[in-house]
Amino acid sequence: MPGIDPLAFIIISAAFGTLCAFVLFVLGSGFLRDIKGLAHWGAACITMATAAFLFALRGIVPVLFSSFLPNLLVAVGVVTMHASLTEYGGFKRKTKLLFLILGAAALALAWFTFVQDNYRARVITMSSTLTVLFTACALLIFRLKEKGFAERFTGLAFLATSVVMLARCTAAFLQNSRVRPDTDTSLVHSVYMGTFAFSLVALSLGFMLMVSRAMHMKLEFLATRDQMTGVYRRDAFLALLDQTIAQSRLKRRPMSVLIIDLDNFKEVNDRHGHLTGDQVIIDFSSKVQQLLRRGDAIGRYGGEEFLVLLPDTTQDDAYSVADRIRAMAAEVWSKEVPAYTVSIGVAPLVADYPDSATLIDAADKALYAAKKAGKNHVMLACSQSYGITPS
Ligand SMILES: Nc1nc2c(ncn2[C@@H]2O[C@H](COP(=O)(O)OP(=O)(O)OP(=O)(O)O)[C@@H](O)[C@H]2O)c(=O)[nH]1
Repeated sequence: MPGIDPLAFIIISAAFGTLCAFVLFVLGSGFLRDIKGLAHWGAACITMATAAFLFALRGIVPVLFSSFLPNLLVAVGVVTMHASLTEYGGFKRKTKLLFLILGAAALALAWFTFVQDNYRARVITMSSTLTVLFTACALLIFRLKEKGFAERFTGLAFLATSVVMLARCTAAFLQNSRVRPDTDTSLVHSVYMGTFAFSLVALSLGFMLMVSRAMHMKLEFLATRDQMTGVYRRDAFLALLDQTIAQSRLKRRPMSVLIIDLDNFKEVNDRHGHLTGDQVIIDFSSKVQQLLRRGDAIGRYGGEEFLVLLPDTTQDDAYSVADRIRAMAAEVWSKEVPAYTVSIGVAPLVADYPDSATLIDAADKALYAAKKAGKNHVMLACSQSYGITPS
């Protein structure tokens, strides 16, 4: 298709790439420092923008700088994006295969540029390499645990780019072998160059959306979590409890609450010191977190007092969970943490305890009974059906 100048695409992508890299570096050195992979993504944009500027110098500088080097830089840019996504998602780095692909592409490109000048072979080499690299990036995105609009957008942008690269590769196989870079105005080539420009912008935009979502989630986590243990803070837990009670009543599903208090904690502090006391609290909360199901929640109610929310759980099942927590707390997992025990009160959502205040109060009374019974006990609140039962 005549009239579409690949050079215009190239220059636009170079300018966009530089701007995107600038924004990412500014974000990465500022308040988004906690988000992993920003620096690598910025570096990828710079690499690709440099490639685009070099492409634009075709005919002005030697082929080494206007063809071989920029083609290689584009591939390096995508590998750097892959490294960024690996860091961002906290995945294990598996770079050997990508470097092998990169090395093989560099050798083939060098051969078809300097030894046997073959434009079609260069296009096939580059487009097949980029198809693999862009697909590898898309696969990484689809492996992310939390996927929202931003992740889907970026993943699809990677996939769309790799489809265009594949189309370019296929077209090159069918193309007249006498076509040269300066005479190649085919539709596929124009789309290929346009995609290079557009994907750099779309991918960076997608990545920035992903970063802003990650930051939002982190801020939400920090606002609702207890700093020492990482479990819900009291106010956030109570809000979650109210929400779960409303849902359980609406769906007529059972739910239960546990209130847990570490036994003789003053003595633990007095005997081992406050720091060791803190370690006991951290040890306990991590044990409970390992034991709970997805959908359950634990919150720190007071100093050494915790609340556990068990949706879809009858009083009987809540009792079993509580007793497992009690038994697990008594296990010594680390030499740095002295042995300790807990007492637990269990209360189900029933007509007598219809809201968070009455439910917690009922669980608290059962906890008091557990303490009175000699501690290291689980007690039930629902006296109508179960009575105050020692473990
Ligand atoms: N190390 C540490 N101690 C805490 C923290 N929060 C509360 N405490 C201490 O926990 C102790 C609670 O003591 P008490 O309320 O008398 O209860 P207890 O000694 O556990 O006795 P029982 O509840 O009857 O088993 C107090 O000494 C608090 O100072 C904390 O974050 N870290």
